[in-house]
Amino acid sequence: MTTNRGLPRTLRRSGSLPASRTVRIVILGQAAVGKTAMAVRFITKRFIGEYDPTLETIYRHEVAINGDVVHFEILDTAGQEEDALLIEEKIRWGDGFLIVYSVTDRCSFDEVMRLCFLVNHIHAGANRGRSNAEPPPTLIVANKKDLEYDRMVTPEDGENLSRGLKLPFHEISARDSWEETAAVFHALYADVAQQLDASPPSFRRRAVSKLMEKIPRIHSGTALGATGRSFSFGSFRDYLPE
Ligand SMILES: Nc1nc2c(ncn2[C@@H]2O[C@H](COP(=O)(O)OP(=O)(O)OP(=O)(O)O)[C@@H](O)[C@H]2O)c(=O)[nH]1
Repeated sequence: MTTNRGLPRTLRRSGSLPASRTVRIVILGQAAVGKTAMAVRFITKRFIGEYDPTLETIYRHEVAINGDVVHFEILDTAGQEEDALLIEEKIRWGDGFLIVYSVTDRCSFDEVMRLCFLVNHIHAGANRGRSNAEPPPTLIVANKKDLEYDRMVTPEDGENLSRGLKLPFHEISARDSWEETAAVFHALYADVAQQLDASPPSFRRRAVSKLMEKIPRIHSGTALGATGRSFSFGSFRDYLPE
């Protein structure tokens, strides 16, 4: 039996129709930490080893959580350094953020603090004047924990950083575990839903800029059109669920 207890307010329902909501997630982190691998793993349940370096993509994926339909829009950003204005627009677009590093790459760990600061700074600017503005839901994700012999960042390093920044922390292997990967997206969704419920609709960031419209979209549930995104394996589309 399902109950509505514990669900975010707007997801509770009196009738039998499921509620539905769109949640925009931005995945940030240095190149090669596994941002694409995480998004594709979550959506397709498969780990696909090699990708061309990311051309930015928005993955769209519907999933049932607690009986409700959640429309994820997941922006997989390019890992390399970018124009500050472009990154600002992408950060403004997001409802929630995954900041990813690889346990095999100390530099990617060192980058986490800067990215967290950037996200908070940009959202604080966007919400200036709001008395109840909270920092946006953000999770720190340590990926590639399966590569134990190449590890350069310990779990304690990650936990200390998470304590210092007061952000939740997950250590995962996108390669070895769909469950761990999905748990990250579900946890972020829960935080985003709670925050969206608490803020009036007029403050929600729903405008889509010209820049965001140009980013190719891949929808997990439909026949896919031209995406501009190339993959170095046979066909990404073959892996998407019906
Ligand atoms: N062993 C292991 N390898 C992983 C894991 N996740 C990703 N990789 C590998 O790491 C490499 C980089 O993964 P990507 O998903 O392309 O990384 P990215 O962060 O999207 O990189 P950019 O697109 O350049 O920003 C690929 O060779 C993946 O197969 C993991 O959990 N374990």
